[in-house]
Formats: sequence, structure tokens, C-alpha cells
Amino acid sequence: MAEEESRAKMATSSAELLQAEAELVRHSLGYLKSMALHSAVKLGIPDALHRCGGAASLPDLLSTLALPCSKRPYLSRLMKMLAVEGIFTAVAAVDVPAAGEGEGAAAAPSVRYGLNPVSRLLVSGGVSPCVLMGTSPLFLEASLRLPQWFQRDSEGEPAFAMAHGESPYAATGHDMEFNALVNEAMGSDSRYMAELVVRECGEVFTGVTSLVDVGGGNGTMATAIAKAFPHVRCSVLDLPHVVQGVVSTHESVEFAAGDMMEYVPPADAVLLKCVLHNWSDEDCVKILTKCREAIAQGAKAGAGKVIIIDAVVGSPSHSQVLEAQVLMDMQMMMLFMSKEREELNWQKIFMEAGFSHYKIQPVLGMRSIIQLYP
Ligand SMILES: C[S@@+](CC[C@H](N)C(=O)[O-])C[C@H]1O[C@@H](n2cnc3c(N)ncnc32)[C@H](O)[C@@H]1O
Ligand SMILES: COc1ccc(-c2oc3cc(O)cc(O)c3c(=O)c2O)cc1
Repeated sequence: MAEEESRAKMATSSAELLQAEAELVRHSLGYLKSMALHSAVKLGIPDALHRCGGAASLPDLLSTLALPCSKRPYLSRLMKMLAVEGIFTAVAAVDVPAAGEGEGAAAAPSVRYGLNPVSRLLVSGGVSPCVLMGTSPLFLEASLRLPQWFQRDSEGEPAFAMAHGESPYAATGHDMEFNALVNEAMGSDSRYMAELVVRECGEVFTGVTSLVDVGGGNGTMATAIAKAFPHVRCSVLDLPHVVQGVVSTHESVEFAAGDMMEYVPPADAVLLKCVLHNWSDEDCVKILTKCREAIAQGAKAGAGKVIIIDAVVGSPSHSQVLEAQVLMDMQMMMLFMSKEREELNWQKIFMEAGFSHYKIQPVLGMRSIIQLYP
């Protein structure tokens, strides 16, 4: 009996060891998942599947992609990996030979790859630009500096600056390609987020007649709000090189160049979407203090509010949401030495910036909508 038990224990520990080894391979080669996703976007695979009606066999997919003959046999490997990782669906199909295709030819097994909710988000108009930014050489080079960054006593300098000699926002000021990458990525995120905000928490804009989207980028979110809520006049405040040349596509949306650390124009409501997680606690208090002053000037006494869209880390309903939050947290550390915050971190910042109360609605997946009152 004892021998049997010890054999069972050995069997379990071998299984655990082998499972652990597989886990380590998954994690150490995990970057290949990112780069396979990057390749799929660059090759236009989500759009190609969309053009084929949402799914296609490999030969049909190949016929719509401009790949050299020597690389065509390798597409199946990329598709298989991305299907295993849940980016595409893979359904086995049996190709019956067409009449006249050879007497007695065997039916060949084949796979049809298709779009699922994840890859549907990558079809043109979706969030492919976010994938391209997250897997861009500038970000990857910064990530390679992380071990050195941990070891070096370099006060205030994030791994991105260690790799590139300047902060990400300094880089957007002169590297127009990087500036366009960031603005397109954030604009694409805002386009799909705006639909959800309107659908899930439209009541947030009830009673708001004027809104400033601080750090509002190319105005995608402000334009969606102005369209959905015609009673809201919107202005977008961002850095000069971001708003320069942006043409408003909605009569109630205007653009202002400025520095949110210095001045926020008066309004009933101030929106900060994915802005505060780029900044330290100290800077967030400064920004929010300017926002509080803006609503004190712009709204009827006590009526104004600040609306924040950002992650509130912890207690997510889904383990993938928590994983997304902690990966974003690492990205913020690497780029800005800033962070994704838990509710207690937020609360401290809100109180220091002079707000009296807040309400968090965790209705936007890895992000929440937070309403902040004077
Ligand atoms: C992460 S992006 C978010 C953009 C937009 N809110 C969105 O979610 O699509 C942060 C934005 O803050 C802007 N920004 C950075 N520093 C700023 C400053 N000092 N004053 C105004 N805007 C600033 C950036 O140019 C960028 O557009
Ligand atoms: C100037 O450099 C940067 C600014 C912003 C960001 C960034 O990137 C992402 C990427 C995503 O896939 C989703 C996101 O929510 C964000 C951000 O919120 C954000 O600030 C990166 C570099």
C-alpha cells in the first residue's frame, strides 16, 4: 500500500514537473505570440478573412495575400499557432474532390480559419493600431532594457528613456512616425470604447452641457460624445503637435493646444481617458487640481464633475482582465515609471486633489468609469 502511494506521488510529481516545463516554454517563448499577432496584422489577415465572409481555407486565404511563393507553405504554421492561442477559429473540413479531379482521388482533410470576437476587433476600423504600437520596435527595445533598469540606480528614468534617451512624450514631439502610431492607436481604442461608454454608461453625460476632453488626442472620443449627446459642446485639449492640423469633423467639437499641467479650460465636465496612468501620483494630483478648478469656474456651484476612464486594478470578474491590467501596469512602468492603480491609490490622489467623493463603475472590461465630485 505504502509502495503504491509513493509510486502515485512520484507519478504526480513527474506530471507536475512536465507541466511546469511546458509552462516555462509557454512563457519564455511568449514573445512569439506577440510577434505572430503583429505579423498577422501587418499581413492583413483579419481583413482578408473578413473579405472572404469571415472564414476561409488556407488556399483561399493565400489567394488574397501577396506572399512570395517561397513563404506560402509557412502560413499554415502562423495560423495554427494563432488559432491555438484563441486569435482565430480553426475548423477541420473535408475537401471533396470536384468532379473530373482524378478518378478515386481521396478526400483531403483541410482547415478553415475564421474570425472570432478577438480577431474581429482587428478588422480595419478596429484596434489593430494598438497591436502595432504595443509590438513596435521602440517598445520592444525598451523591454529589453528592463533587467538593466532594475539594476541601475537611475532616479526617475524609465526603461524607455534608458533605451532611447528621451521620454515617450518627448519622442512624439519630433518623431512624427511614432507620434502618428500613438495617436492612431489611442484613436482606435477610443472609437470602440466610445460605443461602449454610450451603450453602458450614457447617463454619465446627463445634465452636462460642456465638456473638455483633457489629453483628448485626435478627438475621437469627444466626437463620439458630441454625436451621441447633441446637448454636449466638447473641446479637446492636447499638446500642440497632437492637435496641430486636426480638422474637427463635428460642429460641436473644437480643439485647443495647451499643457494640462498649466491650464484646463472651464466646463461642466472634464474627461480624462487613459491619461492619468501615464503619470506619477504627484503629477496626477496636479492635473486633477487643474481639472477641479476648471469645473469650479465652468459649472454651476457643486454641479461639475471629472470623468476618468482608466483601470481600477483588482477584483476583476475574469482572470484575463486581471492579466491585461497587470501587463498594462508593466507597460506603464517601462514607458513612464507610472502605473495602473488600485482603488486605494486612486482614493488618496482624489482626496489630495481636493475632491470630496467618487463613484466607480467597472463596466468597461479592464477599465472602469470613475466619476469624481468636488
Ligand atoms: C494615452 S494618450 C490618451 C489619448 C486619449 N485620451 C485617448 O484615450 O484616446 C494621452 C494623451 O495625453 C496627451 N498629453 C500628454 N501630456 C500632455 C499635457 N501636458 N497636456 C495636454 N495633453 C497631454 C498626449 O498627447 C496624448 O494625446
Ligand atoms: C507617448 O507614448 C505612449 C502614450 C500612451 C501609451 C498607451 O498605450 C496604450 C496601448 C493600448 O493598447 C491600450 C491603452 O489603453 C494604452 C494607453 O492607455 C496608453 O496610455 C503608450 C505610449
